[in-house]
Amino acid sequence: MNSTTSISKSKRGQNDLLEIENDFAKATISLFGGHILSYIPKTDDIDRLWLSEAAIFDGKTAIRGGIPICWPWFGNAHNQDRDDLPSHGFVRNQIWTLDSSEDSSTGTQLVLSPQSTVGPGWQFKTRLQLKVMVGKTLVVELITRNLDKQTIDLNCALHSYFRVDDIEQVTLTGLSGQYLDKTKDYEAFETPDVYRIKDETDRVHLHPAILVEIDNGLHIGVRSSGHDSIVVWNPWEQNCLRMKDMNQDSYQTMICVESAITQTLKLESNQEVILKQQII
Ligand SMILES: O=P(O)(O)OC[C@H]1O[C@@H](O)[C@H](O)[C@@H](O)[C@@H]1O
Repeated sequence: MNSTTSISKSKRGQNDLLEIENDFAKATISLFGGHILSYIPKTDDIDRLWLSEAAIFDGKTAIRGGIPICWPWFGNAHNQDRDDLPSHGFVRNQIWTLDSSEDSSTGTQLVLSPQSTVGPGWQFKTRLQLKVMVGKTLVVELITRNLDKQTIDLNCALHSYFRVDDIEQVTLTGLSGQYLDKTKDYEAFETPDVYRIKDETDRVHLHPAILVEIDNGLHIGVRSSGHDSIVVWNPWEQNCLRMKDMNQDSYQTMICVESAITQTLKLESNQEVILKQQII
């Protein structure tokens, strides 16, 4: 039997939202950014995602929290330090539309696409879709198809912000191998055996872990595929003070574990890549 779903519209500030509720969970998606803001399984009614209390909903500013879509580059454009181009690409600042929604026995699947897939620094012909499955778990797929005649260089990320009770009590498991430390000019380090966050953390883990587990009272599993990196980010107090959409203590209750392509995927003409993250 299909799950009983309701999808309603609401508004926060200037942003139009979709509120999804079915037998398994509730979720909220902002059409600005194609941005998932919350995912609350009905088993415990606890939001797995973290949304900044100071997030800006003016229909122009990228939303701080939830799952921002970084595309078609990650950070500074293609790691070339192009400060003239928007950080993390241009689709998190666009209006997306809901193309379809479908119910099944396992939940509700929604497909969204952005207004435009061309922007500053990126004039290639592509198709971009976001598939979201709201069920016992949340499954997010970012699907890029190269419709251009030439091969394109792609980087992207599902930049998920997770809720934790206390960042200093969090343990991460599943990561291994080397990471590049963005706070130390991309110097490479070995992933520690016991992974705790005690300071500003901005790491690109080059070994694409399939399952990363966040433990801090609540247990969250982050399963990824189609990625070449996992990014772990917490800005800590000093950087929160600098950001207008974070409160001073915001860093204490969040951690970003991002499923990402940061090592530049050569996507050939007519090929498709699916970057996927499942929140368990
Ligand atoms: O402020 P933004 O553009 O949303 O980026 C937030 C963070 O995103 C992380 O993915 C990056 O590794 C950090 O370097 C960056 O600061």
